[in-house]
Amino acid sequence: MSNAPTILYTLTDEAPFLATASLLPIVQAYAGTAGIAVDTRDISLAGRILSQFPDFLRDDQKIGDHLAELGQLATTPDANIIKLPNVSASVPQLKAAIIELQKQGYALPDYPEEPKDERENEIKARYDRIKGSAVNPVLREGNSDRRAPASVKAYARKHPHKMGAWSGDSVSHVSHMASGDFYGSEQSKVIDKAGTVSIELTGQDGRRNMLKTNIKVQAGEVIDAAAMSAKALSRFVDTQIDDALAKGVLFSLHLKATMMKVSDPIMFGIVVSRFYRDTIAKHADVLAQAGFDANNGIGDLYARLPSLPPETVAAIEADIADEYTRRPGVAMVNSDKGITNLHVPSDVIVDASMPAMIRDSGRMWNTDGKLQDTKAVIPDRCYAGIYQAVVDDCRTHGAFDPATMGSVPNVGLMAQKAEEYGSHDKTFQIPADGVVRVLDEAGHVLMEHKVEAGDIWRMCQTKDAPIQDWVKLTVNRARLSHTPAVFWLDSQRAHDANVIAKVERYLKDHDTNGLDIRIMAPVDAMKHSLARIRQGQDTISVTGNVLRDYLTDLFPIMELGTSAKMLSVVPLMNGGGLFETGAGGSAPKHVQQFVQENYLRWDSLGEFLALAASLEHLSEHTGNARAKVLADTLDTANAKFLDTDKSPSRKVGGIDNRGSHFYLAMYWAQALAAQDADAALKAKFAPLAEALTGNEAKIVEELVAVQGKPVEIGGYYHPDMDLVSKAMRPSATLNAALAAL
Ligand SMILES: NC(=O)C1=CN([C@@H]2O[C@H](COP(=O)(O)OP(=O)(O)OC[C@H]3O[C@@H](n4cnc5c(N)ncnc54)[C@H](OP(=O)(O)O)[C@@H]3O)[C@@H](O)[C@H]2O)C=CC1
Ligand SMILES: O=C(O)CCC(=O)C(=O)O
Ligand SMILES: [Mg+2]
Repeated sequence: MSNAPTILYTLTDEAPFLATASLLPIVQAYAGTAGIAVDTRDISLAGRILSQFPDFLRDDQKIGDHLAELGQLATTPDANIIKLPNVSASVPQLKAAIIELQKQGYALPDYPEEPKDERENEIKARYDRIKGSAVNPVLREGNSDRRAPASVKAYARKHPHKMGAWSGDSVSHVSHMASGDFYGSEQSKVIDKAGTVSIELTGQDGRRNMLKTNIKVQAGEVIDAAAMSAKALSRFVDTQIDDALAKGVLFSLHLKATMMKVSDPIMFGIVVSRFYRDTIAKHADVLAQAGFDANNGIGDLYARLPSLPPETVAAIEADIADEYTRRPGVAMVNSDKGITNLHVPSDVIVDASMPAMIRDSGRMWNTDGKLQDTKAVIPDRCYAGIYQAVVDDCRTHGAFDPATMGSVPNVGLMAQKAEEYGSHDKTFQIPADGVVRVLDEAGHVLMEHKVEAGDIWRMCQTKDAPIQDWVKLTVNRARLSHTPAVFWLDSQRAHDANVIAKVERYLKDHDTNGLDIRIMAPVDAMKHSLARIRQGQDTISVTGNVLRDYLTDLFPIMELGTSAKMLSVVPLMNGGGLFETGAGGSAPKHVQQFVQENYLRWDSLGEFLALAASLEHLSEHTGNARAKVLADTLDTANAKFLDTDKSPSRKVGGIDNRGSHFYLAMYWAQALAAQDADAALKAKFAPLAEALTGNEAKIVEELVAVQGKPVEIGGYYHPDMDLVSKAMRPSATLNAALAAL
């Protein structure tokens, strides 16, 4: 790739996909002046579905497996990938995407919820590979470095976002189990020589059932296993439902059913089954026949009602209404539409949902569309406690002040499917009471758990090389940014204890002279970081994969109002670069607003920051001096963009995503025209800078004029490219100026 330097830009879903239709033509035009190709790869949910079913499609409908291609590339030094957020599909989302594609003429098979034969089993297996967080783990061949660059932090201080005030009387709180959870049952081993392990369930009758064989393990890797008791979880949920009712707070559930695509939908299902237990018990036969699956949320029950006789529907609806009178209020996702926290497992995702609650004074929305104090149920103890620490801190000291607060950047252990986020293929809902054992090749028992039918058991793997890389990255970041770093590791957890031993060993490989690097249990680390943040001090959080995810939404949302403004770099272990944009998701609400009123609120700052880092990496990797000029001038443009506050406003009439792209293009062209490092680029961009600057008012007017009316894009998961491009590029003046470059 060194001869023809290429950046691969991903096509994803929802708001970031729409934004790409406007931003990418600008990026391609500018990068082209340095001889850099910016090619696209489709990793959208629809694209991933189509790529897995070539045997069902016409030749002109087939697309290649771009995700697999990128995954392979990520292991090579030439990788330079800009990765935008994509949908990590729950089953309801997957089914909706399939239906949309079928309507568009793609002869895909239905999703077989209960496969009846081998063929359906095979189809379901293909769809299940697409489900949940199927993209990020494939690309993340490196650890993560997420932070708010200094210019972004300065912007947030100058333009502080609104934070909901906290009252000392708030009764909001986090509830977690006290036993029977993953935390309480975790066991861990460090593998001493490369080989394989297997997972076996021995039933009470002594019969042995292999759950998984031939799991490759490397020397030095940490494996661990833990179980969640279904009975203990049910009892816990019942207690919490009663407690929320007694305390007069909303009941809400916060899981990560997308990333933890096997375990968390089951936990979600148990909570739904307990909350609506009377209705579900009374109509058990009918609901089973209709195919209701509580793991897909109470929304799945409503989706089945049209297939039932009207009198049955009326009876079920009356029973649900009656059951609500005996239950606490449920936190709402959309109170206008009656969508609750328990409707769809992918609507409330803990990394984004808990920070949103904290930003809103510790409250969530009730059925009347008003904010109310809330019980946030996060069943497992591994990470729940950190949120209670934030709640306690806010109740005592009030909301955080974005104008003065410090920052908590993150160095996250993520490479090679580290820890829980790589556990899906080793997670099982246990079919019968017995004992699960992890065995080595010689049949020695490495770990074992007594389990009951319905329990969730999982095994995780964390390779040694990623741990070494993570420690190195930490030392480098602490040194470069002159900032103390804290490893958030809990010596009481078996897995963390093994990682602590490795961290202590590998820190010795580096010069840590003068650096402040500590290891603290997550709750203590949170208290420590919060105390410092209130003093305006920064503290690097060095965490495993889950806390990486949680903290890189939590702190940015408190500090910057959104995780969209984060720089999110993954230095790939084999030398390539993966540049993720922002730290948040694909913002489905933004698409709704766009189709209703042709206004896209998506803030592409994350893409701008990622692009600058990608160009910088390209210049270093290929020696392309012009890429360096493009990167430096983009930095200047980004700073100007922040300084002049050109992010999308929130309402029709102001500039939206498209307007913000225009300003980025203008500032970038101005910086290129002003620089003296490359005369040819200066000459090339001078006329463009002039055209854009001279036509600023006209272009903004053209971009704003289209707002306020519905717009048709021909699909949600698989919109029509031409319609999207037309909608996202409405300024003839801007398009002509770019074409002239
Ligand atoms: N890296 C990835 O690929 C990720 C993908 N996802 C996927 O995204 C979808 C939605 O997940 P959810 O947890 O709701 O997360 P989102 O981040 O999409 O939504 C939460 C909120 O974040 C804000 N937000 C996020 N990005 C931007 C942006 N660039 N500009 C402006 N606002 C932004 C908005 O909040 P507000 O209006 O309050 O500012 C948004 O409503 C799911 O399908 C999930 O699987 C989620 C996380 C990461
Ligand atoms: O891959 C996903 O589903 C979500 C990823 C995510 O939330 C993160 O990495 O911050
Ligand atoms: Mg996240």
